[in-house]
Amino acid sequence: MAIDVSEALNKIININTTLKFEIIPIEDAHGRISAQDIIAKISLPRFNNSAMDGYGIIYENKDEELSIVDTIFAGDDNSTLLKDSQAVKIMTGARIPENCTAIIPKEDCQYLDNDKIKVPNTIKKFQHIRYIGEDINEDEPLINIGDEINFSKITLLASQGISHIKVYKKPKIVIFSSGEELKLHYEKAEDYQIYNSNTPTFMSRCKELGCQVDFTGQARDSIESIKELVTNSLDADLIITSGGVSVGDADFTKDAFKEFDCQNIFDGIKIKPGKPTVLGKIRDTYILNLPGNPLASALIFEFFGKILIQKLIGSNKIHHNFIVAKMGEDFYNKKGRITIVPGYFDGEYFISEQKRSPGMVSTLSRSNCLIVLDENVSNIKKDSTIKILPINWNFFEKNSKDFLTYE
Ligand SMILES: Nc1nc2c(c(=O)[nH]1)N[C@H]1C(S)=C(S)[C@@H](COP(=O)(O)OP(=O)(O)OC[C@H]3O[C@@H](n4cnc5c(N)ncnc54)[C@H](O)[C@@H]3O)O[C@H]1N2
Ligand code: MOO
Repeated sequence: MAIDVSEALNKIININTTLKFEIIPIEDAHGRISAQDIIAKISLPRFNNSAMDGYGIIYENKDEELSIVDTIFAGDDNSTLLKDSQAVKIMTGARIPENCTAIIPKEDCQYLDNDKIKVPNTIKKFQHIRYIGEDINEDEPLINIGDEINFSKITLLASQGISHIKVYKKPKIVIFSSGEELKLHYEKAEDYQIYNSNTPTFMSRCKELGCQVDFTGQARDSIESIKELVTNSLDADLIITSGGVSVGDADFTKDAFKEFDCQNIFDGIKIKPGKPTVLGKIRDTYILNLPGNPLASALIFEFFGKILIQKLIGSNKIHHNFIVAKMGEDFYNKKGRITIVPGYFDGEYFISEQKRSPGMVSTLSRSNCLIVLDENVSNIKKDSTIKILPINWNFFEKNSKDFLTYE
């Protein structure tokens, strides 16, 4: 019995996961999920320092002629204290004297014949001083369990002198397809056969999403063949298969799963396309059986499979987010079932993809997002507010756009 979309999402969100971890150098941690909370051990800046190459003074001396008593470089362990009418020459990043209350950039100073300097009387107290802890305070949380490590998190770790981080191990995903008609893309396909495009699709997508991926082969249309591939894959966290899930005479995946005492999580979702999707669990391995139709399986993967992967990688972000956008056309949808519509968002408007039959392979190559329409929605007027779910964003455009001017 097919279940509601929200129920299917809830079941995925509530699956049990046993996450394993490993400790790796931070340079290799990009894209991994942190298995530890990290608290700042040192404040940043670590000491009050100069933001400019110039001169450090006591602010109240700003109207006097100042003699230069020392030069302080970044990295110096200097303990000079300023006296009245004195300045220190100081470099960007150098620790300032304890009683220094303003830095004057060197280009703003006037150099006098007597080797003294005058500073502009417009200076402000505390100018160009970077104070201890203004960036990060000691004991401030920096990274939480479940956060994805990206370049900016690596900045945090490195700035704290942290060399290694505990991350969750990549989940192991095994992918296979079933169908006698399928040929692998590097094999010769007769004109009555088709290339297996689903397997490479999900292999690359799962790798992109942070999984370790194996391909175990193609099942023939028999229970035995599917059983063999499943048996060989039961050390995986998740098996993703496509095809053979419907009611045709050559659809055997569900029968094969039954022979393993597969625990049924759901069997069918009230969604279009991709209704026959199955999620189960055999021993400790989840098994997601997507429909064979390439677009249907890819859309279901984007909407449900990705959330499952978020769980398996240990992410603390397990819900879809969206961007509010405008509909770029008058849109008609047949009511009755929640519908996933792929399309292109240009930064302002969403235009649905015209060619979107479940069996197509070309659709997502032109799309960068989805909208998900409620079963009661039939007409969406141009310029209406909609919510788009990004597919995989590196948000660039072919044509140059003006990002500076606001209306
Ligand atoms: N009588 C009914 N027929 C169908 C129903 C139904 O409710 N009653 N549902 C339809 C829907 S909806 C879908 S979706 C498909 C799902 O079928 P299967 O998951 O069993 O998939 P197959 O029959 O094996 O294949 C469907 C289609 O996809 C092509 N395919 C399969 N695997 C791949 C692959 N790895 N790469 C590329 N293309 C693949 C396959 O050749 C078929 O054309 O069932 C409908 N039928
Ligand atoms: O659900 Mo099927 O995926 O409509 O083609």
